[in-house]
Amino acid sequence: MSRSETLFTEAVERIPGGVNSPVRAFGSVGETPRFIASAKGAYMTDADGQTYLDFVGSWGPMILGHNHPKVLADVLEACQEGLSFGAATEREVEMAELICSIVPSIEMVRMVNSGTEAVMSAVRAARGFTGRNKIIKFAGCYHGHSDAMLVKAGSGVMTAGIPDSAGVPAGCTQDTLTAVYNDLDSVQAIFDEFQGEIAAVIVEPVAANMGVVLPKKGFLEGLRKLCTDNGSLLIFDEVITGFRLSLSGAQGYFGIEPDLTTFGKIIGGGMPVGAYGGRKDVMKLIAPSGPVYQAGTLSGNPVAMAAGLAQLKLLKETPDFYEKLNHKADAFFEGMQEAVKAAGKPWTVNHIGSLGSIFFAEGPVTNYAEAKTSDTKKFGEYFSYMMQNSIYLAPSQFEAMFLSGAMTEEELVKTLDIFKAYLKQC
Ligand SMILES: Cc1ncc(COP(=O)(O)O)c(C=O)c1O
Ligand SMILES: N[C@H](C=O)CCC(=O)O
Repeated sequence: MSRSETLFTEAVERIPGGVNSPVRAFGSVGETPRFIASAKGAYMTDADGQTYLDFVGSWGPMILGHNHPKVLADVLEACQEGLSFGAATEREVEMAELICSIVPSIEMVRMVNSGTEAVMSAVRAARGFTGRNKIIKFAGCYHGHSDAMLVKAGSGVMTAGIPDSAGVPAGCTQDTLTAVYNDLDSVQAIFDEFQGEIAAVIVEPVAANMGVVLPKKGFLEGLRKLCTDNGSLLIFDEVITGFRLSLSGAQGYFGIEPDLTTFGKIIGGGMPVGAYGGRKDVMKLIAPSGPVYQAGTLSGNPVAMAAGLAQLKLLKETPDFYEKLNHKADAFFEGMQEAVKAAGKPWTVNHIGSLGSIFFAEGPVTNYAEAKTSDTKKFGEYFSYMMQNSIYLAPSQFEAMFLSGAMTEEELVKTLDIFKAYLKQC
């Protein structure tokens, strides 16, 4: 047995499913998860000493690659000063000011510990502000694992084919209404049915938890208008897209201002961090300045803030970082689509910026129903082939490929060659 197999055998005895987050289990691709020992730049090395070019990047945070020297140095410095104080620190003020200076729609921001917490808290703020209960989300969008959001969720829920989670009382989801991604009529119909009752619409501005699905032209603009017209708040869940599609996320990329935004992943530089923020009149309602309660023992943790600040400043200060990364990514994903076409396969590659997915379906793939038509058995074969050739991919059809700034054009061309070799033999 390999070391990863031995560790997994031990892990399943003590950790549910052998992992601390379901998508890591490699269940849907019929493999044993690789246990990772270390990572540097664009590569990860497993417990058996096998090194992989990493297209997961810890599910998004590692946009600069692993263990960037500046991020590491700032984290080590913060560790010397103390791991946690449970009290306000200068770094938190710096972080809040930096986020507000980068993302124009953010007038105030609160740090939390995960994307799940950020979403849960933003939804509570929207309900507190509007005095309404109902929320519209989209089938196939994943907003973390809080009870109210586990309705037609993407990511691991979709991978495992779990319709709705056990353990969530019906009362917790009765105010969660589900619309069809890219279908404004489906949103309008809900607004018509529940006039004056919708607190917020929450959306992944680019859906990346049913595979990558792009918003059609006019979709996000239409949501903005519907929310404004109905006195509801528009929440962009930018846990994946924030500081990835552009420095100011999807909202900067598409030029649309949500009322509230949730962040995670990149904002923590690899540490467990989330944040939510937006309009001052809404954020002022958060305790202790207002009546919407939200708290956290480790929120704004000094080590996590040091990592996040170092990463965000590098992103802000590196000339043309996004132009270069997105240019490399365009060439890579377009190369994949061309290779698929040249091989005479009808499959679809969706991509935007440094995010992309291949669907083993004819396409176009514009929503949850279409994403689900992908041949997941084929995905499993593709996944195994790439892993055998040292390309580490997300072990699920319904997750994204994340490119990092640490990847070179040569590495991406080499990956394309492996993909073409896969196409030849499949
Ligand atoms: C769009 C989106 N929102 C929220 C979450 C939840 O974040 P976390 O896993 O940090 O709780 C995730 C990922 O997990 C996500 O992709
Ligand atoms: N799709 C999820 C987040 O983006 C994957 C991370 C996880 O749930 O472990």
